[in-house]
Amino acid sequence: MLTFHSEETKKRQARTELYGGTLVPPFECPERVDIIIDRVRQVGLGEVRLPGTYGLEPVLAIHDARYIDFLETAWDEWVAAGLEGEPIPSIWPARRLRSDVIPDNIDGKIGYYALAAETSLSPGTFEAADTSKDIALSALDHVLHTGEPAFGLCRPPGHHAAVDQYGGYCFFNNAAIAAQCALNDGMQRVAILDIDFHHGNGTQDIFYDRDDVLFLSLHGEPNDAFPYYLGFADETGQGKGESFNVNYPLPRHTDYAAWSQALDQAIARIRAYRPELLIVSLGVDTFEKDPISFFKLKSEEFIDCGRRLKQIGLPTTFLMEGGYAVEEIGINTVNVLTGFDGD
Ligand SMILES: NCCCNCCCCCS
Ligand SMILES: [Zn+2]
Repeated sequence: MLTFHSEETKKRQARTELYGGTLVPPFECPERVDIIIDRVRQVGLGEVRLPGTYGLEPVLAIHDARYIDFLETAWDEWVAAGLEGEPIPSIWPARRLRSDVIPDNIDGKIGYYALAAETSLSPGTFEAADTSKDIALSALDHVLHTGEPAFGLCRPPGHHAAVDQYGGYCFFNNAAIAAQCALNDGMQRVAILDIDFHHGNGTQDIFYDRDDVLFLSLHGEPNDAFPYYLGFADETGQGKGESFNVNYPLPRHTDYAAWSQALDQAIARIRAYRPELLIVSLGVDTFEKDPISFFKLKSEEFIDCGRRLKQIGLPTTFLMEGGYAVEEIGINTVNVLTGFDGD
């Protein structure tokens, strides 16, 4: 399987993450990319290619233009305001505050666009997110033109990024941007399967009232897992999108036996939808040793996950999302891909 990778994805070097009330080194660290690409090369998964450059047009087809402008300028505005640390929100448009106003004050503006407080902004974040999107689109293009699968080693991840919100370590929704490009390229139906531990709230937000993208997510039940406020089973889409959003919330300590049953249900739903393309939001924070998650998948079980995805028989683009057990992230990620590849 072909891999798209770029060292530019390491340009995001945030120093802090708000975790348990203290500022810690971010779980979503640049080393994740090195460990995954080392494993790709170690097992001989296939050729590793640099991405092309696609510009901001595909991003603006999914995300709000003012949000993109904000991401591009927030750091400089924050520094110009004399604020010392890395930008994190101190206030949000919480219940009964207005969310139809976008403050000029950078402290207020951060809260308007941030869905969560753990994700610091930093110099280089925008460039890394732009490259991550290019990686996703390069992997997509390969699949569209050859029918062969491809892996986009995206970083930062994207599935928490909504139309005009960042958080959960995500800024541009790589999977959503890729799906829209596939539709622009003439496809009628695209399925996005999110197997990251966390609900893909951003991807759901983007396609919730559409029937040309089927979004399915297996994740920690929102009552007990980030992002908490989306990802319930009763969220099934709206308007034209009714029945084209499918959530599979699962409880703490879910093991592969239970998780794979949900996966099989999702696969059956995908088959029934008859998409021309499958995009997999590939997070491996379902791993038993993940530091911020609570499923119990074992490394070798990721191979079977890949095998089950292969049996769907669709052109498939894998895009990297989460996974924070950094030492094993290479093995776990590449196990899905070798399982799919069939060796
Ligand atoms: N106490 C856990 C806080 C988790 N905060 C963000 C998690 C983002 C995962 C991205 S895949
Ligand atoms: Zn995750």
